[in-house]
Amino acid sequence: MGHITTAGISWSIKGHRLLDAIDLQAHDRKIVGLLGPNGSGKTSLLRILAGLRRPDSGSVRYDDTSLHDLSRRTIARRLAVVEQDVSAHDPLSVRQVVELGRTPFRGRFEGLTTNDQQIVDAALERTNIADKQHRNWHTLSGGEKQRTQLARALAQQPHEILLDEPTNHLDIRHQLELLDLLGALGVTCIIALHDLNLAARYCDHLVILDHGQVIAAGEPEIVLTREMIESVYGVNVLIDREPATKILRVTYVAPATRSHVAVSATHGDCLIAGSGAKSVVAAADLSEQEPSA
Ligand SMILES: Nc1ncnc2c1ncn2[C@@H]1O[C@H](COP(=O)(O)OP(=O)(O)OP(=O)(O)O)[C@@H](O)[C@H]1O
Repeated sequence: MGHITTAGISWSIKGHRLLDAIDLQAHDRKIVGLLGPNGSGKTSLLRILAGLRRPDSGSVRYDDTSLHDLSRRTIARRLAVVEQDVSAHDPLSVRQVVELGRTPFRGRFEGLTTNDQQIVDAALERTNIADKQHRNWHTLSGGEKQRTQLARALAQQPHEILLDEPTNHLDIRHQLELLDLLGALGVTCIIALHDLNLAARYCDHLVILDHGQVIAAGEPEIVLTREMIESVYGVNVLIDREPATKILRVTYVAPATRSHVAVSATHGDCLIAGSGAKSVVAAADLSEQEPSA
């Protein structure tokens, strides 16, 4: 339970191909990071995975069943979606928004059971938003809204969660807490992210999109190379490891120019030891001495 597979997903709007033959696999309980520059197709793909858009071709499967053979209720019971910016829910309190997560489990005229209330309480606590549960959703800050959306998703007790840039409004502590929480849930997650260091730290598997195509997929160690980041994002980077955790660390140097590429090449595989800040300065200094090609 919790396995998501796509095969050959393509989607065009008005002749413009937004997604091109996307193959993706998210294994049970793993965290998959969806990376790629603005407009590369992350949100479009997540919407197709959620059944909110229908692709022109290709299939989405949850375990052994095609998404289109699953009823809306079944999907709502197993799959939670945390979208980037949700502006609905205006008249609702934070608690009422989180209670929406229990809707797929209730009969049409049934209220929340004690068990439902306990699940909502736990979701509010785990996302650190319980103290604001009686506030009007509309009055929350961007980060508080994101945490409320995550709480609603948790209240669904899903097997899979799709999250579109769930950290973009969060302060650093809440970014780390959210990703730690997702890791601890033991639920399959596909997360669109922009922060490569968070992706390296928290994701089991990465998929990089560019112009609607998958251009790399695999473990962070394999996917996050200097060459890949430079070619997709047009930014020179230094890649080393955090001394304490040994997790891959990406330090952004500057938008890619030929001189920076030359400097990076002098460091071989670009695993530059020492303080990231010093390495950046050293690379920048050196680059100024390089004759431009
Ligand atoms: N309904 C639409 N009509 C026309 N173009 C669209 C539509 N939806 C998305 N696009 C285009 O499809 C491309 C992919 O958009 P998408 O939102 O999936 O990218 P993204 O990778 O999530 O970007 P970002 O990182 O900026 O959130 C963009 O060029 C976008 O302008």
